Amino acid sequence: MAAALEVAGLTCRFGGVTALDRVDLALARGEALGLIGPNGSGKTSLLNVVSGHHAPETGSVRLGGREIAGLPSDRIATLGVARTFQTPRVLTRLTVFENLRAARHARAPGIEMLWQARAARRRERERLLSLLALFGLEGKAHDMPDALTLMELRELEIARVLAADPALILLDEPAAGMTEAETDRLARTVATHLLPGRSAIIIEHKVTFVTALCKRIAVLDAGRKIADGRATDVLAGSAVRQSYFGAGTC
Ligand SMILES: Nc1ncnc2c1ncn2[C@@H]1O[C@H](COP(=O)(O)OP(=O)(O)OP(=O)(O)O)[C@@H](O)[C@H]1O
Repeated sequence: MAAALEVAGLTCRFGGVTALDRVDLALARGEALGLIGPNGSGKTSLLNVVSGHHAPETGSVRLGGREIAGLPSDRIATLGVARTFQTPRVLTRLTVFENLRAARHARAPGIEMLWQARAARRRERERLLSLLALFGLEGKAHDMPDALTLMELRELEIARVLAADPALILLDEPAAGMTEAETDRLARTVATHLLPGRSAIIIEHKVTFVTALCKRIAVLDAGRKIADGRATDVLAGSAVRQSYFGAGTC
């Protein structure tokens, strides 16, 4: 069976900056991979290429064996990839509930046909409300996103990912700006509701968040993959300690 995701020889440049330099990466079905590295090492660029938000200069991206490099992001979403962004991106002119419905629609554009039947419409609505309830957001279903706190916005983004029911999830620093308690709560939510049955790449500077969710970690440094393996081994490696944590800090 083909890997969930296979990235090969991926290079991405912005003017004179090489954001990704011949990166290879494979992800098994159901596997969660932590992606770490210093600021500017290319982590978000990698997610952007996989999700179709940037086209690579060279290289291949295979999703379940199918080449997707260079496809537009909306097409890749319909193939089962959903993501969050460092700064939460939601649809600011839609209510919280409508945001979920739009995410569902982005994954399955024909879904509204099914909603013509009243019972199906009710089931779909209940399912989306139950996703909001996971985060205690059901009471805010009719609020606009600008009424939400940062934590709630991040949770709404994750609820949107769940609404899309993707096979591959890409999370870009989901715990940024959160307190320790909020980070722990988010880790539990991701472990319980997002990861089962799905593949994931999780970028996060909070290493304990990554190790709580991912058995495997890959490390980027200046656009190159410098380590990839069991989390404990990777974090103990001297090249990673030097690159990521800086000399003499651990
Ligand atoms: N749209 C862009 N235009 C120009 N340069 C970019 C663009 N996106 C990324 N870069 C550059 O590419 C390099 C990699 O950036 P990227 O955001 O992928 O790193 P990162 O590891 O995600 O960093 P951080 O941890 O700070 O989010 C950086 O030098 C960055 O300045």
